Amino acid sequence: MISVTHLGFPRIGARRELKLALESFWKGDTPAQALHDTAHGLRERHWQLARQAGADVVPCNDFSLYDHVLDTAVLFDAIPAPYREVYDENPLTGYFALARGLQDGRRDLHALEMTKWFDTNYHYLVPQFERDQRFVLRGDKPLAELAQARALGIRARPVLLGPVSFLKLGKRSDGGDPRELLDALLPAYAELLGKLKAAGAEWVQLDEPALVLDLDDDDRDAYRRAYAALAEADAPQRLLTTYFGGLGDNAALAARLPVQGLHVDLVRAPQQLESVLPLLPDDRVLSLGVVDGRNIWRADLDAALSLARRAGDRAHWLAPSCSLLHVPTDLELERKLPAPLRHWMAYARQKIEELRLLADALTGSADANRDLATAASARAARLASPLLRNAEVRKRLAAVEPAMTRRASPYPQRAKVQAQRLGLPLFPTTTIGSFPQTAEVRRARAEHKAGKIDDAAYRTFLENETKLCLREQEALGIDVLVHGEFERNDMVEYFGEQLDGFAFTAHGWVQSYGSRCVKPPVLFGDVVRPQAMTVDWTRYAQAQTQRPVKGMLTGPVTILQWSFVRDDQPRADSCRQIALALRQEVLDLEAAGIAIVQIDEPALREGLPLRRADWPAYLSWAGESFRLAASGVGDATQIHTHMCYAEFNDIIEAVAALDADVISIETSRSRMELLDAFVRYRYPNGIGPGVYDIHSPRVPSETEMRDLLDKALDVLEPAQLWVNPDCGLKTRGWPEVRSALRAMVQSARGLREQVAAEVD
Ligand SMILES: CN1c2c(nc(N)[nH]c2=O)NC[C@@H]1CNc1ccc(C(=O)N[C@@H](CCC(=O)N[C@@H](CCC(=O)N[C@@H](CCC(=O)O)C(=O)O)C(=O)O)C(=O)O)cc1
Ligand SMILES: N[C@@H](CCS)C(=O)O
Ligand SMILES: [Zn+2]
Repeated sequence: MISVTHLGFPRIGARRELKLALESFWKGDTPAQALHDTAHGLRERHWQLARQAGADVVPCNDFSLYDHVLDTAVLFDAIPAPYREVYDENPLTGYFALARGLQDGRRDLHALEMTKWFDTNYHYLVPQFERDQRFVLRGDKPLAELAQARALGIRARPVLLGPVSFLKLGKRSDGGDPRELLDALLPAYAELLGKLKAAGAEWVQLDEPALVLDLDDDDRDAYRRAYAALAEADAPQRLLTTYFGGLGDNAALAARLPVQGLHVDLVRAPQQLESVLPLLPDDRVLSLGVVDGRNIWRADLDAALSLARRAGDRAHWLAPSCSLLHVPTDLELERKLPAPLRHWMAYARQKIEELRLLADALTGSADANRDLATAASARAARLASPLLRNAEVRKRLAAVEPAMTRRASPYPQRAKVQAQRLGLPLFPTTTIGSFPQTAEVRRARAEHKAGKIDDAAYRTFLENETKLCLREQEALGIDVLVHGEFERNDMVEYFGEQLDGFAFTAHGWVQSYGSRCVKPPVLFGDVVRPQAMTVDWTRYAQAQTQRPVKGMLTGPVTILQWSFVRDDQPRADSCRQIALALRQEVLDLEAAGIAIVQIDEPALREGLPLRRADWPAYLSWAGESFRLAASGVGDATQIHTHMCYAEFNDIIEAVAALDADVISIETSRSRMELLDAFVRYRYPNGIGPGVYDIHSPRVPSETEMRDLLDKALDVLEPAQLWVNPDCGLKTRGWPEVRSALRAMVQSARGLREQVAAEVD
């Protein structure tokens, strides 16, 4: 009989309990035990919730205090040398030092590099290996979570990041290939599997999302060797999970690895069932990922049912396509969503209920079949709803001409006009947009939302924050100012709230990294900008200062990528609609006298399809959308863009084709490594390679930033170089921001003086 399971539950808590516990612990307000108690309670609650929703078996070790990739690294003792002492002294302090850096007077440790988890908005910490890395089973987290579940009488399946994906997600400090470490790693995995079996695990889930990527011969060889070695271990039955896409040309490889079960993503790649079924050896069962773990729409249960029927006896589990980490916890909490939308949606808990329904329908339950019909009609109602379409938008989009996606003049010509207009010094200093979203700012917003303070009082509060922020920037000597984004809850949600076609939620929290969460807006219909969204605030800020203030927008690709988007039309069409709305905003900013407009596209890279063959089409519509938003302005208006957490080597042409006058990029955690692509490409426009890591509370020194600037200047023309942090400062506190920016401005001044002296 088919069972219901899932591959991982959101960890943060429906009311972000983990976030609150973490931040309170980091501040020193609560002891470690309080954090462990919250974690313990959340795990139990999530298992119970999934069980009540209808899961027969639930995973364990899907929980993490910060990140599951970091958990895997410390589990196998892949702790880089500088962190060893602190980890040995106190594993929890060591764990958070790896995640967030540590400056305690005695030690000054950077955080590990952080990057995107495949094509999601979740960030993982990049494991850092040595050339002669040794792995031992150091931790017992999977065993402890299994024991916790078993003590509650819950059948749990421990989840481990599979060895090949784990190595492929890491980096070696000598630049070598982490896959060479496989033989050193496998005994530690085998030992753990043995212990899990001894502790009563019937199955273990080995996540190998890398199996949906383009693999080379060495990868394939690594997979064969790894799973052959694990097959030798005295292990529980192994469920190999693949997700975020189809196996494609890796189908035969995955199907024949010596495991007992294979999970396939049948939401992103429903057609792969046909190719996988004939490849499966007789003794292999399938887990069918038939409910979307990446979006919030109710599933197409009829289609899911057909897939399950087609899989026949091979179908052992019904599951979401991937871990539910990427969706919010429980739609029950969403009391204020407009009624039709609420009926159209499903969060983690509801997705498990959908799977239960499917499993029951497969056994012929009459109740289930009736509920199935209700679910199908809710889905059909969404697809047929007039709320989804706006004829005017469609007409305007059809009238877009290619010339609207190109700036009128080439960059060198624009640069001259802009230099004359702006009169900036060499190495202009700026920031990326947001300034600290202090407890006070968030409280004021919460009170305004709750009706405790009126519009006028909220406006006055924000004006004051903005004014103070501008004064701070002036005092620090920054050249191009920002208004600070105090009016924004989030750089995407804020725009979603102002555009028709989007809905926003109250409890749709999804973990982005560590304790940081986002509430992706829900794009359900055609996009219309009923009125200007940022012009008032930007005009207000510009009126407070003689220095240029950048207008600050989130780009179309990023708004698309960080929203839950409609699935009834191609993403490209939705993106163009957003771009058209933003184009109007850019023009309104220009008309209000704003000389610089930054259009952030931090998610451009993350949106890349996982298979290279799909890249050109994506890069074409994504780039075109950005340019549609940006290109309406005259030569004298300077367009900036900003990207963080991205490798640029393989998309540099597409980045260059955006033709932004200035791009700021995250480079400090990789010590300017990410600049290489721009150098190789001879990127001609302005670049601000981030000189300090804003995701860590650590304050960098002037020398450190100067060192990075010198590195940048080794390879860039002086006229190209801008000086800025890696990303926005919203997560930081004012004291650290002041110190860091003071040092940043000093480092730029020092560089200016040196260049001036050299010219003399
Ligand atoms: C740049 N990044 C972003 C990504 N994705 C986005 N959608 N947005 C991004 O900015 N992806 C890549 C990176 C990831 N980085 C971050 C950085 C910081 C955060 C973050 O700080 N998130 C906040 C939540 C932001 C938010 O929506 N805030 C709201 C609600 C605030 C709140 O919690 N209010 C309380 C009441 C407060 C009080 O009474 O004092 C409540 O509602 O209970 C707001 O400001 O209004 C976070 O706290 O995690 C995310 C990603
Ligand atoms: N303007 C945004 C970009 C973040 S990627 C900010 O400064 O927070
Ligand atoms: Zn950023």
